Amino acid sequence: MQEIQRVAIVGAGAMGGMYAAHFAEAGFEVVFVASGERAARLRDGLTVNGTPLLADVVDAESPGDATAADLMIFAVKDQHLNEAIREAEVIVGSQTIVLSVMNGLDSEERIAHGLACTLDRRRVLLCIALAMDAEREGRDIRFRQAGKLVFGHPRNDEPDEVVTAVQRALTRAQLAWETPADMRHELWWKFMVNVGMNQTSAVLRAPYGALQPDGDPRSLMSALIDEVVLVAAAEGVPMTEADVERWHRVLANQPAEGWTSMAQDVLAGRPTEVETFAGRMVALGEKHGIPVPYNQAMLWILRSTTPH
Ligand SMILES: NC(=O)C1=CN([C@@H]2O[C@H](COP(=O)(O)OP(=O)(O)OC[C@H]3O[C@@H](n4cnc5c(N)ncnc54)[C@H](OP(=O)(O)O)[C@@H]3O)[C@@H](O)[C@H]2O)C=CC1
Ligand SMILES: CC(C)(CO)C(=O)C(=O)O
Repeated sequence: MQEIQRVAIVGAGAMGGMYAAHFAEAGFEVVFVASGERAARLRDGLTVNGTPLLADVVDAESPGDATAADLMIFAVKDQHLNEAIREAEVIVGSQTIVLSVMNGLDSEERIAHGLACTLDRRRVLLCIALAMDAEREGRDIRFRQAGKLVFGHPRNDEPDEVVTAVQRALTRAQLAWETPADMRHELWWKFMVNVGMNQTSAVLRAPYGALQPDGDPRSLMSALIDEVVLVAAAEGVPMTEADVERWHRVLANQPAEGWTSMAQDVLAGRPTEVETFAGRMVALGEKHGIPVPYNQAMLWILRSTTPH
């Protein structure tokens, strides 16, 4: 049985920092991968919930003899993924297991394709990260709840060594996890959540609390979610009322004063993942002849009001 000990993370932001702190605290060897000026900045360190985080940094432009990671976690924004895959190459070996905690439908596919020369496809697991409220401001990362990682192969029907190794590592790092049977459904479920929640919070510049009670913000979120339900059905992934209810239960337990990753980007004047959410929805709507006017509006508004 493979034992995970060396954990590499590309993307030392809100999510990457939160996971790095868990693994470091549990005695794993943690290393950040970046390049050039970003790597140099990272060597100055981060704080996570006020505690300094000590992790090695591998500069992908001068990696030296960096040994391969047992587990590689991708935690960049979607628009930085291609660059991150190139950087990760310096620390991925044939036995590395990969998780992407990124939002969107296809980061795993892109990573598996990008690392195909080194890595068997089955070592890139599907993953969604759920119910955390990780935030960052400069070098300071904060979270109130670490949520859960839901991961595995597209069908998790059989016991599997790669999945078991990750389960054991997450348990040791005190991170909650789940390995459900149907991961494709989970990816679409999370996409539905992000299209509704992230985009509404971003255009309204609103924290979770604004979408918890009935009212206009929640109605906008629901209208965006309804469009995903239609498109998902056309893609062969049925989303039911129970799926929507499941999100409502998660949302009810999010800290009212917490912010989605996309709202944080808007407030910080950074580019957003709108192409990953509304952009993808508009493309899928066109493909299936399904009108998605709320997502089209999100695309126009966020493209017009945020840098890209
Ligand atoms: N925050 C949350 O609660 C959640 C976020 N997610 C998803 O997780 C992913 C990461 O989100 P989040 O952590 O919030 O994002 P952040 O913007 O906080 O962090 C992204 C980090 O990636 C770094 N980065 C960008 N390009 C590279 C590169 N080429 N090499 C190395 N590092 C790079 C950035 O560095 P720099 O600042 O120097 O540009 C930044 O530190 C996104 O897909 C998001 O949607 C999913 C669930 C919850
Ligand atoms: C679901 C949510 C809103 C937090 O878990 C998220 O994925 C994000 O902030 O990007």
